Amino acid sequence: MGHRTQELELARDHFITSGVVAGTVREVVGQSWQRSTQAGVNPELVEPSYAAGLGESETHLLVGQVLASVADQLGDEPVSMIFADQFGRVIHRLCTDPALGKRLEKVSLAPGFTYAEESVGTNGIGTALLTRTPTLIVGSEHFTEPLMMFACAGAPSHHPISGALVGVLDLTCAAGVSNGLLLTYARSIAERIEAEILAKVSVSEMTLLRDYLAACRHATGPVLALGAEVVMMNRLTQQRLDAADRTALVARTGDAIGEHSPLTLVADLPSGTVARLDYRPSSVGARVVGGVFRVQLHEPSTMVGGKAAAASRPVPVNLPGVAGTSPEWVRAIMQVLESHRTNTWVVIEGEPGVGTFSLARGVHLAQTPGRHFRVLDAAAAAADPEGWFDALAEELDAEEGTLVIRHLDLLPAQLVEPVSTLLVQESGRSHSAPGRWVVATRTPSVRNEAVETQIVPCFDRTVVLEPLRHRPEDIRVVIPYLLRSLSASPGRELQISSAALNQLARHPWPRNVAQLRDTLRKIMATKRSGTIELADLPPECMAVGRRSLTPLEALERDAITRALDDHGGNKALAARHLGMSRATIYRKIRGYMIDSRP
Ligand SMILES: Nc1ncnc2c1ncn2[C@@H]1O[C@H](COP(=O)(O)OP(=O)(O)OP(=O)(O)O)[C@@H](O)[C@H]1O
Repeated sequence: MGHRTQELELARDHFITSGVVAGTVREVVGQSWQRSTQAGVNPELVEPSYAAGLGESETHLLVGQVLASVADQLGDEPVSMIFADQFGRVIHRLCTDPALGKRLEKVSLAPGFTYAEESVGTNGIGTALLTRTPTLIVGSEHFTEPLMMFACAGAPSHHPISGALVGVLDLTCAAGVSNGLLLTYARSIAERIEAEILAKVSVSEMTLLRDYLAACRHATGPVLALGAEVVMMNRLTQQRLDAADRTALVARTGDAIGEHSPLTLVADLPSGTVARLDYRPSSVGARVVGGVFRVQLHEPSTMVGGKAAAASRPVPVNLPGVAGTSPEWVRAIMQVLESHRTNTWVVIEGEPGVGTFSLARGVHLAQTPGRHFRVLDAAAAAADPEGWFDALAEELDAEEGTLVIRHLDLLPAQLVEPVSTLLVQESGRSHSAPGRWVVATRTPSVRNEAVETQIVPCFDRTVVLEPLRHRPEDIRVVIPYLLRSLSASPGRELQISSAALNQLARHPWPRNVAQLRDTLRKIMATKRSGTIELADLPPECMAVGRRSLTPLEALERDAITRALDDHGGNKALAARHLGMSRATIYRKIRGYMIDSRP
């Protein structure tokens, strides 16, 4: 017995009796011994738990094939090759040496048994799984006595797409014959497993991954993707939601999986946050292989009727031409300012008339007022596609200033491909030109699939502007602002009574600020001075009930409005899309006073 081995054995004895790690024990081993003690592992015995009836997954079958092909190279070496899943349960064991096989049987290092660290203490399988690093455990470094006769080298394998731990490849031999190559060899087999999984990654998983990454690029909130074997979630999901909320969210996604058309779901999460999930199926041909969910979170504090969260309120910023103080509005401003500052291309998304264009113009005027400002409206492209394209090409050629492409979703189909190619070419050049900023605005309800997949990805990020009805605080600020700016005689503008202001703040404003502005204009046409009272409001503004909607109701109303928009106002189709009966949607349209006219 070598000097080093003896020393280690003494250190192990000392630890077992005193609980203190002393001597030349590797740190990874010392820490693992401590965890083993805390887990209550008996150092005298090996008693792994047994999980009967383990089903073999596709991945496990694949690993089995890799091991069989490598086994030839091992020849008659007295080494056993073992694969355990991510929980440490032994799935495969290959061993050609009968004596070694017998010894492994004695310690139940066999399929079905769990070699997790908390089950059998420090060992190559469990410790590699826990530390997620290739780990060699030799002789007395093992926590339990019966394992001391072995050397085990464990190397973790990860799924090449989801990054999830698939399991650990372990090579075990007698402690006396081990050498440093054991771990190197285990690592190369683990890598081979990863390569085989990658080669076999199906078209379905690649499709789902592509759709998921595309959604993440423009996500301002959590994004989840679910396939038959994988769940993916972006960093925002981890950051914004705790474990209980995440679990509830994933559970709710199950209600959409397999559906062939987009759907909107609402989930009440344990923390009180309400989540709106927009599902889009991922398909290969006609087969749905999974789906991607974009999630919008409505925390209780920022919702209609909720209490204001004073502590986390962002500081208001004033921009020329627009007003607002709500946290949602200020956050959107900050994000767009940041994109201007960093010279990155941004898509501003919002319902019609919500102020996407005004926000871009406000940021331009605040930051670079003297510079060139050009607007190209995609709604005008159909009349003269070539002229519009040339104007875009010329504009993108400019060295500085701001370009706003409005109503992106209205781009005619024949321009999608050429515009996409042009944007890809220009984006690289523009990013290196400080003072050059490109913005696009779009409306979620218009939904142009080709624009979504080919044009939006040319931009670096998306900022979402919440509908005005989700920002009642802004309605109260925007009304006096509009009264001032629409007034013919500055300083003598109309005032508004608080009763009238309250009534207008409760109106849903489906066409947002543009509609509010038109309503005020209408009132001003007949009333030129004094104070706007309740009696001065047009009848459609008086129809709204006294009560504010609850957060869930507000989301439901939005989902219905959107479904109606998506289906050209067809109530039966919208009901089907939302999984409601026809009678229910009629009742709700009446109840929420949804105006299905444009
Ligand atoms: N926060 C705001 N404060 C004051 N006025 C606003 C605000 N947001 C929008 N407006 C006004 O509302 C009207 C509509 O705004 P804007 O044209 O920016 O909307 P949009 O989102 O680009 O709409 P669309 O996509 O329908 O063209 C404009 O008259 C604008 O000045």
